[in-house]
Amino acid sequence: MRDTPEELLVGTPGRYAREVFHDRHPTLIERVAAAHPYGEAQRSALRALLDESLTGEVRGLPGDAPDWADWDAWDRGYFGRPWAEVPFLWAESYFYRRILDAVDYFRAGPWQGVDPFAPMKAAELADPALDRDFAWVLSLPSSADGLDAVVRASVFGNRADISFRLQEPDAAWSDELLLDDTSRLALALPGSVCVVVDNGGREIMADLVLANWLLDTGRADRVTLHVKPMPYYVSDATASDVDDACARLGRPLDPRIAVRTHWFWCAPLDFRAMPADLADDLRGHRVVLVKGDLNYRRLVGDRDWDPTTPFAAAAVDLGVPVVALRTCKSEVVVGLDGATVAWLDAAEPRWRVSGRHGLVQAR
Ligand SMILES: O=P(O)(O)OC[C@@]1(O)O[C@H](CO)[C@@H](O)[C@@H]1O
Repeated sequence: MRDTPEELLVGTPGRYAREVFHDRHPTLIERVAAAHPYGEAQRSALRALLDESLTGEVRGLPGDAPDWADWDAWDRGYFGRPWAEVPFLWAESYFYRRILDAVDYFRAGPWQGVDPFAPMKAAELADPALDRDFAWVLSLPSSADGLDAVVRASVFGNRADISFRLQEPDAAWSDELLLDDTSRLALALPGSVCVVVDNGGREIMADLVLANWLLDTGRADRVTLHVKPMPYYVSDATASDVDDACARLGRPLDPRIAVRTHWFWCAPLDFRAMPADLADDLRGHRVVLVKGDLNYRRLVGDRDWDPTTPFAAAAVDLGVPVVALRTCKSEVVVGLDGATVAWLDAAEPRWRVSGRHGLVQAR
């Protein structure tokens, strides 16, 4: 029996989490400050948050925050500690929550309920290249080749996340799957499919193509899309981002597709802490597709895993078949064979974080 490895921390020198905080976040904060005509109060709160997260200690939410009690319960002694010593998963999630605080997202006033990332998401959807990139959707076969195509599009749509592109703006490679369990997805169908959604824009457009294809070919009888309850990780999809993606695709949401959300999706916890009501909801489906890098980190645990650890040993048992569709954009990866890892380590030092490689992993 393998030991569970240590959680990844924000400040470990030479590790990816530190890069995210020190290289990506300054650009992110600049972009958010410029996204709306915020006043000096919001802009200086954003700058203060960045400084705090780079050199200071984790401050709590203001007492009037609607989710103050939630964060108090999720604190494992991190408030008051240097950000550098806090687990990456917790700290990053809290950083996004604090962005909402800095821009007065929950406070009565002109910015209440205004998504700070909306202009960045809108710009992605306005890209005329999307018309060309989604033209293939019109000629999809209903055979297994069709399934391969829609699954791959959903996996590599995950490269498009905006926070990632702040650091890797030119990430455009051929689509390479390190592992492909699409056949196990096919075996789990037909039935109802749940998608734990990640990003809006290009990624959810691809997810909608996948959902529509599953429904149109009779592989699925209903699809549930679980989206974020609030703006998160820049481009993570909320319900309104699903609407926008449907409009961009030119196909209204199929009545067999339900959009749901849950507070847990923005909690700084891995899937071992999933509350019973949400776990019951997921178990009501034949198969659950877990999209994206962050959801992968939450599924297996944001830990310093040996990449040859079997996926089934690391991924939490949700009591329902799970298929993770993800491009590798953080250090966490499991389920690979030793030869592949040795080859990647030698050929491509940043293979775990570059977004080049994709995974379709079933449990
Ligand atoms: O979940 P997503 O959108 O696929 O990726 C989220 C992400 O951009 O954020 C993390 C670092 O900030 C990484 O895990 C990953 O690159």
